[in-house]
Amino acid sequence: ACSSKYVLSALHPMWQGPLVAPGGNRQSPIDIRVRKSVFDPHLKPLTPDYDPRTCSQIWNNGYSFLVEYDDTTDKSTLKGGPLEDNFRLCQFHFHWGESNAWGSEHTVDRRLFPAELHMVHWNSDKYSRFEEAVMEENGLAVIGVFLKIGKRHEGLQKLVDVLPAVRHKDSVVEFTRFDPACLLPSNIDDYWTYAGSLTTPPLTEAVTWIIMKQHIEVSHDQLAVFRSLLFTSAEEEVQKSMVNNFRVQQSLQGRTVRSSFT
Ligand SMILES: COCCCN1C=C(N)c2cc(S(N)(=O)=O)sc2S1(=O)=O
Ligand SMILES: [Zn+2]
Repeated sequence: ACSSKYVLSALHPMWQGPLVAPGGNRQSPIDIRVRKSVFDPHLKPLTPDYDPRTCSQIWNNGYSFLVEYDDTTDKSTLKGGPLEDNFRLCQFHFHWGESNAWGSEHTVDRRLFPAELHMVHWNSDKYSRFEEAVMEENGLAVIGVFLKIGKRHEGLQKLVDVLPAVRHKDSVVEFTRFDPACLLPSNIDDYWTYAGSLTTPPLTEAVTWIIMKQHIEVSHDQLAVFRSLLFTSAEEEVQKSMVNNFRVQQSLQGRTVRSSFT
């Protein structure tokens, strides 16, 4: 699986700082300037093909909660779009704010969303394990989906109901038969894509980002349950609410953001 117990917690000063990885010139997240993005007619439709039976567990790693997938075979894959190779789904997680006014990592013409979903995949054509791919240029592909407050998301509710069981950092529970495709917007043909990095340590510049133009809706109450999670483990005397777990935005440094739509 792709989660690493060694990821620094969101409270670690390193993570919160406006840190740019040493020599980093393709860091994430960024603001997507719509009028500066370049339409690329060669971008293909994205073809996610997920098997809900590969869903294995959910855990609180101290910066978000991760829903992990068994990535030992090519059962849940992502191809197409800007990707040349086959990528395997290993986990998805979210970033959110303490209020609905902010929370997303990426922005669109400076517009903030209350939360952002990241679906993390690694290049199984080029690498044999996630830990290898995460250190390599274009070893990872992450789909980003913006969340807006609106009607209740029925598919998300199964996940929301189990969150109290992973309230504290390092807690984990079995979580099975969840189809991550239910979290994708109806239109996945319209997206922006650019070369970037992980937004949490180790901040490696290994990510082909694919940011969906269409958002999904979740209810106010569903997002409130995200905010009931804690950054801190059960032993710590001071409990800290898991909110504002997003990184500061990074400069584009000459990169081009391509769009799959005009
Ligand atoms: C050796 O293991 C390295 C860490 C593994 N991961 C931990 C993250 N913090 C992380 C953040 C990600 S994000 N916010 O850029 O999508 S993807 C991802 S991850 O690649 O799944
Ligand atoms: Zn993320």
